[in-house]
Amino acid sequence: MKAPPHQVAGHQARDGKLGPLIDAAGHFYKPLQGDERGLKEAAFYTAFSSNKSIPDHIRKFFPIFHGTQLLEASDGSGMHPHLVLQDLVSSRLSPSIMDIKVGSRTWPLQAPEDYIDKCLRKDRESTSLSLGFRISGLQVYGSKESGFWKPDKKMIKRFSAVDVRLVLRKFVSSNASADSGLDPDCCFASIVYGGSDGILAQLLELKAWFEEQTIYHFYSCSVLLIYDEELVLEGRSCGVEVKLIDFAHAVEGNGVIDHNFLGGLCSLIKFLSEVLEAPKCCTIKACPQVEEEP
Ligand SMILES: O=P(O)(O)O[C@@H]1[C@@H](OP(=O)(O)O)[C@H](OP(=O)(O)O)[C@H](O)[C@H](OP(=O)(O)O)[C@H]1OP(=O)(O)O
Ligand SMILES: Nc1ncnc2c1ncn2[C@@H]1O[C@H](COP(=O)(O)OP(=O)(O)O)[C@@H](O)[C@H]1O
Repeated sequence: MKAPPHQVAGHQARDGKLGPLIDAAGHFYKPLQGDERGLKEAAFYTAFSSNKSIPDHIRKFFPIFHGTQLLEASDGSGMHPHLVLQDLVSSRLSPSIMDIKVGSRTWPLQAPEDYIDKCLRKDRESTSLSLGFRISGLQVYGSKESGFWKPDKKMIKRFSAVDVRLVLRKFVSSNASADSGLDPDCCFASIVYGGSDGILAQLLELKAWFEEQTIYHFYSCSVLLIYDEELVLEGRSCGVEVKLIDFAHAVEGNGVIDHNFLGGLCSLIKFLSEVLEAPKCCTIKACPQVEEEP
């Protein structure tokens, strides 16, 4: 068991803190949070897994759930219940990952007052309220030499709408790095965001479901965008994935559309479409876009 090397947001198993662990068999163990949040997330996964009305083409967006298990906690506090989930990045060498919390409101009505106050403040201070989503964390693979660009949490929390636009471009660029003052080349935009298997196509598939589904309201849930530069450079879009994670605040929809999540999703789709519409031409040889140029 070890801490996940590619975790980009959330509580982390570092400095004696409670956080997720992974094993070599492709499992991601998320500790149940001490209050009712952990139990709620476990209840969500249990109900979702056996819900026959979820179509298969939608189920694939969720990590596979293998139940709960008592494990030695990462903070040394002894045995602790963990959700056993599919590790979404175990098969990847150097994944670029972005965690985007969707919805302008990140709290359900039923939440305690002090929790709502805290979330409201974060929603106002971030782009959640203004854009309908916020970036919670990311890493972008550069090269063997430069490794990953992984901005720290403090920097991410300060992202404005302008920063978000830039980061969505950097996420699909070959020249994204900490101190790069370069204009992002958006080298991988057409294959990662575009195409029939790309992120936009997958988000549109999700959106179509959200336009109808009234079973759940996904407050504070994230979409995880994942791709592997090495696969993309080979011209393979098969490694481009969208997944939904973090269901600690998912509640029953009671026959009502999840307008909050749907609105955030539409906004995110618009932002990604804009990157695709105006990518900057790339000049590196291995870039799939180069061949498309006359
Ligand atoms: O503790 P913080 O300030 O890091 O907040 C956590 C959030 O990090 P953020 O500051 O928004 O990047 C964190 O957000 P991310 O997963 O990082 O997007 C969660 O919202 C977490 O709450 P919960 O486990 O979903 O109930 C939040 O944890 P709690 O403070 O609610 O335990
Ligand atoms: N099933 C998974 N497989 C791989 N990584 C995951 C998985 N679930 C979460 N992560 C990673 O952990 C981070 C935090 O997950 P999340 O469920 O939001 O935790 P928290 O409730 O602590 O915020 C995500 O940003 C992602 O990097």
